[in-house]
Amino acid sequence: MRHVSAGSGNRTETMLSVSDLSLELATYDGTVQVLDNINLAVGRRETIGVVGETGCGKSVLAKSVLDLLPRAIARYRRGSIRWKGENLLSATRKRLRQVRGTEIGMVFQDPMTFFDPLYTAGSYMMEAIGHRERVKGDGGSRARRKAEAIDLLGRLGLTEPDRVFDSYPHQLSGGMRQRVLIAAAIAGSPELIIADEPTTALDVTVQAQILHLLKEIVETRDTSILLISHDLGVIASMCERIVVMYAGTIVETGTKRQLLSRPAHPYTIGLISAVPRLGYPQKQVKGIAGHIPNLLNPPPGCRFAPRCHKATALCRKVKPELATFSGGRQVACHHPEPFE
Ligand SMILES: Nc1ncnc2c1ncn2[C@@H]1O[C@H](COP(=O)(O)OP(=O)(O)OP(=O)(O)O)[C@@H](O)[C@H]1O
Ligand code: NI
Repeated sequence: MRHVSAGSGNRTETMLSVSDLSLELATYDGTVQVLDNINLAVGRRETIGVVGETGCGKSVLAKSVLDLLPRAIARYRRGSIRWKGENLLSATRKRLRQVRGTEIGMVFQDPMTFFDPLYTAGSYMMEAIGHRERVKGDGGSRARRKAEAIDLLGRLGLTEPDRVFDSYPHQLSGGMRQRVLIAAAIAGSPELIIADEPTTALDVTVQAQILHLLKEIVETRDTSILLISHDLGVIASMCERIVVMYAGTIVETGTKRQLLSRPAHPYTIGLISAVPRLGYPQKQVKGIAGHIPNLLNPPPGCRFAPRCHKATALCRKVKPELATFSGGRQVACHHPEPFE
């Protein structure tokens, strides 16, 4: 079957391209099939969104790009993850460390996994800026680096950036840590930022401020963003192209317009109708009943079938392929809503 990834298509240069990525995690309970045949691409200066409810594999996908999952549990990776053509799945640890920070910046969902309690927020910022200067040869004085760091912390809505600069992680609130992490990622001036729930821990005003700053960065620097969130509202406000994930699979992709006005997959419809302000005129469906299947033993056919009001015997038996339609939309469903 021909695989066309969600993302840039032919419009722009492809920066990141994930092809047929499958990944299993070895847990105490057994092998969990977390990612199943994931395909997506991020173009230059593109912000692409990945949305799906909790446990669907978004963070595992984000971490697998730079091989940040614990080696002991991440097993059986198949497929490829190409960064500007280079397959990161076969890259050395050393090469991955090089890529991380200056070429690809990560904003983790849980900032505490990133911070070492012995280092101040400022030291992370200084390291990121210093690293960038070494790579790009735009070195300045320590005072200039510090001024840049404090300016960036201020632009992320931290009211006392000087104090935050000198603080240790445990002296900062969760929301503050999250913003330091975002600032450190931006400071490295990477070509791609993978932002995993960057604003989920923050209140709405700060959230808007940060999303605005991320937009500005895409416009003014040569940066792409892979934005991950369970919040379709956030994704829709930021991304032209959206990938909908369900239980480790991609169920639908398309432009914001395609997905929000004519969603095809029953799961996408459920997601949209759960966010009233998106205004999808579907009256019967309100949210999605039930929960994500146990990935230790995923359903044999469509992984969404157990929760789907349209599921038939076919859905319970045969896994639907992600098929590509006009306008680049992709849907993996035996009984999609009419959308063309
Ligand atoms: N370190 C780990 N050990 C065992 N299982 C894990 C680990 N990390 C993730 N998983 C499992 O992988 C699946 C996907 O988790 P993941 O964190 O990627 O979901 P998510 O979509 O990011 O959810 P959320 O919206 O809550 O962040 C879950 O079933 C989770 O239990
Ligand atoms: Ni997550």
